[in-house]
Amino acid sequence: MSYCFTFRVYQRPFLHPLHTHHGLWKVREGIILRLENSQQEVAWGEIAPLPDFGSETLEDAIAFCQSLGPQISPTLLSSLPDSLPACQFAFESAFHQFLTPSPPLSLPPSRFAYLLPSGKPALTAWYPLWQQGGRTFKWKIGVLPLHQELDLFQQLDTLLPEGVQLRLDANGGLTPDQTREWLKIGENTSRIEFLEQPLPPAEFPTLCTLQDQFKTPLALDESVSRLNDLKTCYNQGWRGVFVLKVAIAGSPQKLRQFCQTHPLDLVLSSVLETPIARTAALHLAQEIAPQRALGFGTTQWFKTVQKTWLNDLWTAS
Ligand SMILES: O=C(O)CCC(=O)c1ccccc1C(=O)O
Ligand SMILES: [Mg+2]
Repeated sequence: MSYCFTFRVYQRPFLHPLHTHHGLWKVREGIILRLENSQQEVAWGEIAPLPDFGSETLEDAIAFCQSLGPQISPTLLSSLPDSLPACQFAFESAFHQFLTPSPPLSLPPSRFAYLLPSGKPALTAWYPLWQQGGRTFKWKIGVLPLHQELDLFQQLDTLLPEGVQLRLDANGGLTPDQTREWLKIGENTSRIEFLEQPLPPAEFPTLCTLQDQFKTPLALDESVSRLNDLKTCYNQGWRGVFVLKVAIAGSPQKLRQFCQTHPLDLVLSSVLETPIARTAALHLAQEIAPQRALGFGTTQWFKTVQKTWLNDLWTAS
């Protein structure tokens, strides 16, 4: 079976830049794939790379798409190297649409964790999201000096209604001592759902030690960006939270299999993709049905797409 293949590169600016320990991020760039079969049925895929997390770069992905001819077949999937995990996700989820009709998505706002702006703007940004039903929020730390962030956390903690939970994501930007400061706060409150990647992946042994010493769970994110890294951490005994960024994790089928056969404490998470990869990822999330809120409360970071955006993208070039 052969499919007509075209692709387009997109740029999508954030409404406000996203400030993390990795730096300031202003524009999401990626690739939309379009497949068409002989019955003129169309399926879409999205490559949304995140090289800071060890995925291929946008340039690698463009080069790969350019290396393919105008006709492709699903046999391509078995030859896609593990060095192109965002491409594996995009092509496999596009081909999958021809095989399996997806059930409608039904995920209420309480199933999502909403990504707050870093620093002080978080103090007001949570409120409209809470009014819409959000009960879990994520706040970046390791961005401002520690004492400022501890102070802002105390203010946020006073403002948030009871039962609302906060995920603190340091993107590997803390020292072990700073991590202990945050974990000490967690000993006396149930506000913190988990502390995400406080230390860089190379400090895995220290993360394991800290996990055993404090009540607040630790979550790995950068450490487990590809499914194989997740398997390695699991086999080395990690039983804390795993944050998995679906769109850069490689083959969705392999992910499905691993999740169904291992009792992971899992959070599926966004890479700030467009509705194409988001829809594919949320279908997978609905199937895997992890207990914890989905890290996909991110649409407020962009203008909503126009109904005609895919058409516009194809006719623009
Ligand atoms: O996981 C979430 O809840 C939101 C997504 C998110 O935080 C994120 C989005 C893009 C790149 C990195 C990260 C991250 O978790 O570090
Ligand atoms: Mg993270």
